[in-house]
Amino acid sequence: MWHSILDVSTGVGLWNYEDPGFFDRLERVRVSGLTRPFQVTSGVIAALGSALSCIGLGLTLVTFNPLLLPLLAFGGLPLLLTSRQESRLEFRFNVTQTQPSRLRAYLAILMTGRDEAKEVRAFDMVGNLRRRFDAVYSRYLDDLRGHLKRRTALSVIGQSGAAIVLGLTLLALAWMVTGGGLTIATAGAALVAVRMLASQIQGLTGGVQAVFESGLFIDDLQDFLALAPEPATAAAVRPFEQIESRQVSFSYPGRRTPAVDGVSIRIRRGEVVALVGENGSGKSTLAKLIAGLYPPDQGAVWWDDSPLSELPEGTARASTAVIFQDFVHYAMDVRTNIALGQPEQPVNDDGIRRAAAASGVADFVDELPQGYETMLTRMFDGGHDLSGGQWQRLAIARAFYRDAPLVILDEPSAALDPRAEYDLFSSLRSTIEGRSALVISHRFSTVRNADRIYVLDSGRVAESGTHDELMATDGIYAELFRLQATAYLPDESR
Ligand SMILES: Nc1ncnc2c1ncn2[C@@H]1O[C@H](COP(=O)(O)OP(=O)(O)OP(=O)(O)O)[C@@H](O)[C@H]1O
Repeated sequence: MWHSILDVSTGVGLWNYEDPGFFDRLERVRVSGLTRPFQVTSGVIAALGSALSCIGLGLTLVTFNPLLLPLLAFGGLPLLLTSRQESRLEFRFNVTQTQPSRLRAYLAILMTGRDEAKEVRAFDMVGNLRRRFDAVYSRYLDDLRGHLKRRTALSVIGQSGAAIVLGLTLLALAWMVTGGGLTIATAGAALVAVRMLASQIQGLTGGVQAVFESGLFIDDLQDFLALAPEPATAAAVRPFEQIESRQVSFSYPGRRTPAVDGVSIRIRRGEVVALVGENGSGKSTLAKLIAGLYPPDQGAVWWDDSPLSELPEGTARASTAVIFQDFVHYAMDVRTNIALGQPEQPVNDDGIRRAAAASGVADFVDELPQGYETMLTRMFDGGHDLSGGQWQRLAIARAFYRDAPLVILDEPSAALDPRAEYDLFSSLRSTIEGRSALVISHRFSTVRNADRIYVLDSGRVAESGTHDELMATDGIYAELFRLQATAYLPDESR
């Protein structure tokens, strides 16, 4: 089950992760996927066992008096009807509670997570977070109380129906004895058989209910598993002469304004191209479209003469090394953190050292207790942590290590010290060795040497050109550049 669930969670398109409904289903199947198939199996076994016992006891009763059997058979009906209704209630309750329960888990992580611990303490947030957690939890308890009341009411109705039928059967038995239809000794034996049969009927309906209830969850699970794409054969790396986005547009689900709106840019082989623009102008989104992580709503990304949609699935991902602003800190050793850039290849130590040298990891790795073998985590025994800039260098090393013709670096120098930043960008061209780079940065000093700079504004390309051309245009780029540059000038010359 875990394999199937992970096949879906890792195989579906990234856009699924923009949809809270996807997380709800993932959460439900994580719980029900592992428990419900077992409950179906045990329900089927229980129902079969009880059904066999019912047949044996039923035959016995028929030999005493055939009238007794239909009475008892009806005894199962109320239970069966109400238990189906109970199962539906249980499923609906589960569905409506999935998101509140995820919220509870999230609030718990804020109060137990290592990354969150310092800010939670620094801002004294504990009281506030605890109140939120308690409020969500007490709402859940209220809902649970209501749900259990409804379930219990249904159960009482079903059990009462069964008890009435049992009572009627016993009355019928007494009537037969007084009417002379049964001897006292036979009636005694029949009484025992009736009691046993009634409890087997309960077992049968209980088994059927378990199967029915789990079936609802398993349907949900099947729907989720159906999202799994066909296992794709690993796409080959595809070198290019030119990548072009032609009039691409993309809107995030639920957003009215597009994040990227009719953008055309091009990146030739060996070029360093920069994207700049204010916060929220669409730079990271455009990078994701070019890396093939989202399909554009309109327009297309062309890889030489072919739009991405006509190339084998995964070509752009296989051919791109991308490091996002919020890259992952893998709680693994230094070597693995770099080698994950090429996860399906045997680790190439020369390549690791080259990437470490180009990204600045080599400057600090020897000071770590076990060098490249140092575990980078404080969560497990023997681990160490890095500074923010060192983590960033490691992420850049991962991108350089990947054998991809396009390297996308989204804010690669945000946490770098000035020397590391200078080293990174002054050697970027020689590091990428004929590959291309798309660099997103707010630091204009890092992009001024790019072959072409695209200035994004509200999801559109407002200007493009080299640094000198854009300065001559005296538009947004020139304004932002001057704003940053004046911060470095002495007060009297601003
Ligand atoms: N996952 C998301 N869901 C909905 N909207 C999003 C999402 N990610 C980004 N946006 C929106 O899309 C727009 C473009 O965001 P994007 O991250 O591409 O900007 P950016 O230029 O990279 O910004 P920054 O300089 O702050 O990194 C913004 O308005 C942002 O609010």
